Amino acid sequence: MNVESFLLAAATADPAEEPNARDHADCIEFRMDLADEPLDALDDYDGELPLLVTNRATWEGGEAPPYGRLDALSTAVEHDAVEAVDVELATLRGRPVGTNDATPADLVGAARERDVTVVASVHDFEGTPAPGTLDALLSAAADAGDVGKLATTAHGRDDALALLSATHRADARGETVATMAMGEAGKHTRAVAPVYGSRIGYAPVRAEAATAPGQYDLATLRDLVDELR
Ligand SMILES: O=C1C[C@@](O)(C(=O)O)C[C@@H](O)[C@@H]1O
Repeated sequence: MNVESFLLAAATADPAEEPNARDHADCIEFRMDLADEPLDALDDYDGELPLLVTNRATWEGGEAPPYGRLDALSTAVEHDAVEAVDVELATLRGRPVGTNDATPADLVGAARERDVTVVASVHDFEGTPAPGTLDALLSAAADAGDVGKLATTAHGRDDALALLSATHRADARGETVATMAMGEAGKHTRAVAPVYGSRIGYAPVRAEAATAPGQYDLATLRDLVDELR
């Protein structure tokens, strides 16, 4: 997946919804952890947009069962439509996975073999850490993957500004990052962060099925980002 310029990912638990996203999105984020039979849904996928697959762990805000989480992602990256895979930075750093599961190295190896982009992600559902921590997290994530993604929670303008400033610094260091502040106070960062270098934005295919707090609907985020960049 080409992350040289901004990509808008339409998030969904059902990739068959792709036709509803096609006019606005650049790719589909398939939240495998929110689907009943994610690998079957992948086999059936015949949409036009490429897929970014995510199988989010419960300890990072997702619903994936603890066993076989990385195995499922390793199988997913074999699909032709899959051009990017999201893996938590904590997983890449060695947080234990289930017994008999694929290792993070297996998964990254499978992704590399297929030229699938690795998005190393960090989510903070509590708040927005201090600037030094934001810098360290972004650098570590950008180093661990092809794109380092950081989603924090903003409780006020200062948090939103801190996230945008950290995005700007990471971009100035030459790091490829994707950032957003979750929550109402961070909502505008989803539109503004691309101005400061964020390469991926997320909005749900169906507005009522948001995958994170404070997301815009897809058409609105597309318009805002295109208007501001
Ligand atoms: O990590 C992200 C970013 C996100 O949490 C957001 O804040 O838009 C939405 C998730 O679907 C995605 O996996």
